[in-house]
Amino acid sequence: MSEVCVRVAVRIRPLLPKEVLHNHQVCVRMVPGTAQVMLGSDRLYSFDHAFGPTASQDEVYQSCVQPLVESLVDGCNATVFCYGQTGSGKTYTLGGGKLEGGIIDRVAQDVFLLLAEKRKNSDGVEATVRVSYMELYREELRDLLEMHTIHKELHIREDEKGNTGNENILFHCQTNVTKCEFIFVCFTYCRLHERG
Ligand SMILES: Nc1ncnc2c1ncn2[C@@H]1O[C@H](COP(=O)(O)OP(=O)(O)OP(=O)(O)O)[C@@H](O)[C@H]1O
Repeated sequence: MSEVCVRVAVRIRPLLPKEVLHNHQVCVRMVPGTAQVMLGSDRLYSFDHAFGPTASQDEVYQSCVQPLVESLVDGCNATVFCYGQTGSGKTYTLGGGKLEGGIIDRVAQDVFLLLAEKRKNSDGVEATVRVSYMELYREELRDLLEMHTIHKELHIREDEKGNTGNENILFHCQTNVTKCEFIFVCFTYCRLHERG
């Protein structure tokens, strides 16, 4: 993966059965062999990665996220960020669908695999993995792992160095040699259909 701070991928989801039923039309297409998408008939947009409706969760993970997990356990900071309008596929890509897990499942699996490898290869490496799962919705922050305090208002704080957070980074991993936070990739989603 090249040395850039932010990489942006676009994922175009397939039409849902109900959209097909209502005769919704596809309005954004991949340009074959490129990381570009065509909106309508003449608007071309370029990304670092582009995934079409048939792309698997594995393909998305391996191209965009797996290399970041590898650098995470080597001590780099990284963030994966999903962006898109409602219904465009953010939850599906992060959390997975009925049949296939998404980015979160795969990251969790790989973090432990890589840490086990690290532990095997370097004597005395201890690793602590902390997970938090936050939802920011309409300016309200919720801790999704704290069912009893789900409605409690949480605050985003800034420290003296200007770092923001509460204790609620998506995935926080700490070893005695490295301290790493999670990942930087933006997924931008385009809704696939327009009313005909
Ligand atoms: N790549 C995909 N392949 C198949 N189905 C998908 C894909 N992406 C999304 N879907 C389906 O599309 C619907 C909407 O997706 P999802 O719930 O992930 O959207 P969202 O962006 O998280 O929406 P919201 O912002 O409203 O929570 C779901 O039924 C999901 O299963």
